[in-house]
Amino acid sequence: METQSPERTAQLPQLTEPRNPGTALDLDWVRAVQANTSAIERRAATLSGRRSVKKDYQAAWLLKAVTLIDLTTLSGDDTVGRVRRLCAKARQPVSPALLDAMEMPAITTGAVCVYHDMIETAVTALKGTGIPVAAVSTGFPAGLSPFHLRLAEIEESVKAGAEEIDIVISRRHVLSGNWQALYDEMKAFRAACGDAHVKAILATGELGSLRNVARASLICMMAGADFIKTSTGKESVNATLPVTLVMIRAIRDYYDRTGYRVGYKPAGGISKAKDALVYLALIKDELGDRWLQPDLFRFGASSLLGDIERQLEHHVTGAYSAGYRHSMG
Ligand SMILES: O=C[C@H](O)COP(=O)(O)O
Repeated sequence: METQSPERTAQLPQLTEPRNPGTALDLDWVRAVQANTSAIERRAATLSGRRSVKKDYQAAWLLKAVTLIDLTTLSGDDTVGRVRRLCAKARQPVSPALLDAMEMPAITTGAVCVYHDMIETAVTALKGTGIPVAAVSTGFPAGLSPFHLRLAEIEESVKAGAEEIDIVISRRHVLSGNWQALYDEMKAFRAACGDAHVKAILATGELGSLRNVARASLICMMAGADFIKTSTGKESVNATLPVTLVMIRAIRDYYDRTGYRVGYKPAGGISKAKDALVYLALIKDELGDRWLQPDLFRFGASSLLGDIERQLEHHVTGAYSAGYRHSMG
């Protein structure tokens, strides 16, 4: 089934959702989690091969995707200048001329995502825009620095102005089935974040199995994560569709049981506009429109915006002769 036009393409005000308070660790629930790998892979294979969004609505969906990007730079050679340019892009991700041609209002990206050292630069550059700064903390990407330093890093990042903290879990807790340790770690990270939103990076490419991905997703939600995120972007395998299916079904299961909505952030290697559309169609299909707002969905991506811009330009130049304005409604 092809996806129709999104409800609105302009960035919506941040919707307020009751915050996930977490639950007690329920090991029976965790042990009952299964993941039928071959069924998941079959379903994922059908998604990437088909058009996910009707051609007439693609530009509108691409603008929607822009509003959901955590525009990211996480490189060892990041500089103040690069982060300032990234923030300028986050404030105006699509040229006003292109937006005018599509009769669309101004939009921004969902957030900017940087290392701790660049938080102050990003906060200053984004002042007054309402665009939050997300910081990767806890010894990103491996998460193997001393535990007290990982907690201190979170606290420093919050103090520096990050409103969102992307933590990395200890993969070894998952690989050894030590669910209590994973739960305790996530709870401590959650507490250290205070009012800042916390995204739990599972590094799914290093978790060994889809069942482990499902269980780790559940534990992090039980421990109070606001978002679960696939990857750091530094693993050899990052966001994939099978992993996405597993994680968003865990989110749905958690919502069905507790009534709390947890957000989802696929990250790493998402650089093509057409792939972004597949993700959005999948989220709409499995979780519904409510999860297509910036408070419940983000793409973690450093180069996706460039391809989306190219596709939008292509749409606008090609569309006028085909009565494009009418098709956008
Ligand atoms: O969290 C975001 C990722 O690190 C971005 O990965 P990417 O550079 O492959 O888009």
